[in-house]
Amino acid sequence: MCETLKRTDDMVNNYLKSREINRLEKSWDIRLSKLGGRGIFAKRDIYPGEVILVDSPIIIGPRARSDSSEICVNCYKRDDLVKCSKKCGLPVCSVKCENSDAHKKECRLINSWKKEDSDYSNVTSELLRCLTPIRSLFLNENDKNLVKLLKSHSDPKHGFEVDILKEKFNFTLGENEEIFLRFVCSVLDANAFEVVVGNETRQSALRGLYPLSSLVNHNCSPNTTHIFDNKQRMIVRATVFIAKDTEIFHSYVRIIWGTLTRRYLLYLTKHFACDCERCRDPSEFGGNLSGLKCQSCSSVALPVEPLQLKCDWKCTSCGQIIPENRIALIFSVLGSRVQNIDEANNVEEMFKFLDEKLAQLVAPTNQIAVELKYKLVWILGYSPGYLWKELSLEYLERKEAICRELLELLSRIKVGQCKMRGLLLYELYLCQQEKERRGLIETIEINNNEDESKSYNTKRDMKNIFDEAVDILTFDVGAAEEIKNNWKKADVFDLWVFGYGMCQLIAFLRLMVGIFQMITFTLIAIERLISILYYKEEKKIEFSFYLTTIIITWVMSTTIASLPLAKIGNYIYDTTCTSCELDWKMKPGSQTGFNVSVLVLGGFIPILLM
Ligand SMILES: C[S@@+](CC[C@H](N)C(=O)[O-])C[C@H]1O[C@@H](n2cnc3c(N)ncnc32)[C@H](O)[C@@H]1O
Repeated sequence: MCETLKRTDDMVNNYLKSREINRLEKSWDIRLSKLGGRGIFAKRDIYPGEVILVDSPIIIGPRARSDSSEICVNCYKRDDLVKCSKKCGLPVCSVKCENSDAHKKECRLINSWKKEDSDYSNVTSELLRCLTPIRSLFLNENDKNLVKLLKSHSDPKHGFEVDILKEKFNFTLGENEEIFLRFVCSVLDANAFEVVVGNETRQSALRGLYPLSSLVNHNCSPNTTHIFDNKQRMIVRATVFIAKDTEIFHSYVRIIWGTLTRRYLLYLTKHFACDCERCRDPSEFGGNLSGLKCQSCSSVALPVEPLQLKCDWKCTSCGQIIPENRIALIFSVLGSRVQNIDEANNVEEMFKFLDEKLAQLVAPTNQIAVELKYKLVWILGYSPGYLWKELSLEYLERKEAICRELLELLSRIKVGQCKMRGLLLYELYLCQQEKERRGLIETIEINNNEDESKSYNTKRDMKNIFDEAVDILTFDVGAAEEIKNNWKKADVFDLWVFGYGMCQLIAFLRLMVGIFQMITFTLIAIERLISILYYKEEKKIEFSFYLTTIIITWVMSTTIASLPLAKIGNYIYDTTCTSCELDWKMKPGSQTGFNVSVLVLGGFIPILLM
């Protein structure tokens, strides 16, 4: 490992230790990425759903967007806000929050910057935009050094928060303070995450800098998803199988955006041109998020050169070309229509636009249609006039159909068990539950070979849908109460206390002894059988027979139980964290193969022979 990587690794590890979040087995490494700079890589095979890392914010606070709603600067609630009585201009929700140590510090600092005893109560929202970088001034030296190691953008537009502080508030900042603040702003722009706090019904969004997660590069089909727990910790989990030495990726943009939008925003905000496999594929693995409807043959037209900002679209069936200038016109007209409909929040209008205008012009999975459908998922069942019990059967069925359609799209774009999948599965489950309440649920068994969306349509599958949603959304602070009540663990650090190595050893011994016993019983049964069948003949079983069978028993049980240690198969903690055993979830093919072989060789065959 080169010197800089080693330094980053040491500092990140010390940081995790200082926040007491280094208790997970370390399944990742910091290495040089071929995308440029550092990246995080899998140190071993990682299975879908596994928690890869937990990170804690080194700086957290309000977002920099001018349209963000006001929040209490201490507990981040949005209700009962008043201005701090010390006239710093920041909102708090109670005397307790005003008197908290964290707020007192920043209140004092802001008041020390003022030129005269001015009151900033009427410019609170501007001040809130600048608060997160201001908080970096309270970091200790180690934390400041860690922030200095993170990626920063050199573009002068980063650091507008400092300009606001100087120009709007006339604050007097020290020279070093200003340089550091500007640097922190550019680090935040390059690395910060939107953090969700609050519960299912009342959430706020913050801006948090997570040092370890800041080293994770972007891919438009990411292999991880992240959620935030009630301590604002970020929990990063694998969404798909990640083979050893593979780079670990987040998506910095919404996964349901089309290539043009994703690449444009990545370029604008993160200053790189993504050329991942999904970006290079005009159909985005068959997701057709950029697809337009060909006006000649009604098939799908896709971009000819998806990595170009401007290019023609071509019909995949008849080859008809839609020129680039027409594409720009279609998107700008549709975009502004969607915005108007969005603001009106009118369900009838939304469906009309989807069924009439969009159906004529774009593919059903075009980004514009998909965003509108996703929005409808959160209106139907939740907005006044459309609450679950008030929903017409037509709207209930449409919501269900949309959930299935979007789930199918997520599978196509290879994003595995991402958070959006968890949310959609739960909404699908709620649709089924409402239909069941109305006595409408179908109980027929549906052939599993039929397409994925249909296989959800049985009563039996409701439980599977719910269980998968619970699995994906475990630890998410914003998850519905019903989901929270079904988490198997209360906290991500409810771990097998004896560590990863001990887990492997215990699971190895359990499997070895299990197989050993089954084979031994089989041999004893065979030996008894021979003795009974040939009791009249003075035929003796040779000593070598016993010796050979004992050796075979040891070798076979030890070999089979060793395979997961060599990563053919896998041993993991069980869900209650009281024991370790084979991973029976059987997700990747190799795991299924291994588990089935164990059952056959160590179970069925010995029992049959007995
Ligand atoms: C959050 S940082 C990721 C870690 C960064 N590589 C480092 O060394 O600190 C984001 C920056 O990494 C680079 N990056 C991330 N994903 C990339 C990708 N897919 N292609 C090219 N550059 C990427 C860009 O410079 C981006 O602004």
